[in-house]
Amino acid sequence: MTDKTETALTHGRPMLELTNIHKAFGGVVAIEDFSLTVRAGEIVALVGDNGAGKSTLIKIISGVYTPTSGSIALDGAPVQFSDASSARASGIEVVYQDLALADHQPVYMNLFLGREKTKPPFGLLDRKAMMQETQALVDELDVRIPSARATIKDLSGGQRQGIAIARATHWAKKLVLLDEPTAALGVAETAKVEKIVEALRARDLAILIISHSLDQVFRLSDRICVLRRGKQIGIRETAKTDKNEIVSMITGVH
Ligand SMILES: Nc1ncnc2c1ncn2[C@@H]1O[C@H](COP(=O)(O)OP(=O)(O)OP(=O)(O)O)[C@@H](O)[C@H]1O
Repeated sequence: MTDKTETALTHGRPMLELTNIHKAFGGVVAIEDFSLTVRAGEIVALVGDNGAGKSTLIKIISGVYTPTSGSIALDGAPVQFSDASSARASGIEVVYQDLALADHQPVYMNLFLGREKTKPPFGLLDRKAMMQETQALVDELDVRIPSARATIKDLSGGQRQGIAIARATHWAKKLVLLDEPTAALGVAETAKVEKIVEALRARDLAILIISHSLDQVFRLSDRICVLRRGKQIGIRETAKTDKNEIVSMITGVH
């Protein structure tokens, strides 16, 4: 299904193109004929009630699940991921609501978790380079932390989520998927994390965000894509719709 609004965009090149994606788990159809293009510099929100298929879609894009049928293109080239690490290697990063950070490690080690920088001749950790890169990144995204050396467990929920998003941004060359990034946060922390997400726009990445908060969706997104029981109900430009329309698309009640 292609919505008219898909062609009326002024953003960058198509970064993620999903075409006729279908996913069934045995007899349960989780996603039915889903098509969406997300462009560089664009934030698209994926909304729908519990069980609508949002997480399944994120898992398909990030290589956790293989679609039953349909195709995915990334930055113009067809891709088929065998697992999450092959999606990561292609430039896709996911931030989940439950943070995947190492609590007892400093911020800079978290940023490079599993991809640490080393220096010759002995392959020792290049802590200085990692700290400098971390500092530059948190400064750029305005993630306010005491220092790149701070231990994760000493940071607030908002700061930690800021680090998780900064890490995703650092490694994602093409696409960042945000799965309820502020679900566990209070109002002030949510506002800070939203500012960080806003700052990602300037990095020419495509961003797909799942959020149950329609206020947040309206604050952040350029377009809103609605799913209901695995079906794609429609895509709207955020500036040209309102909450009432989106709620009735989500619930099917007019
Ligand atoms: N691994 C699985 N095996 C079988 N059915 C599944 C599996 N994962 C998801 N489903 C089913 O697919 C449908 C979509 O679920 P999904 O978790 O993607 O929805 P969601 O929109 O992310 O919901 P929520 O907002 O509650 O997280 C549901 O009917 C769910 O029961």
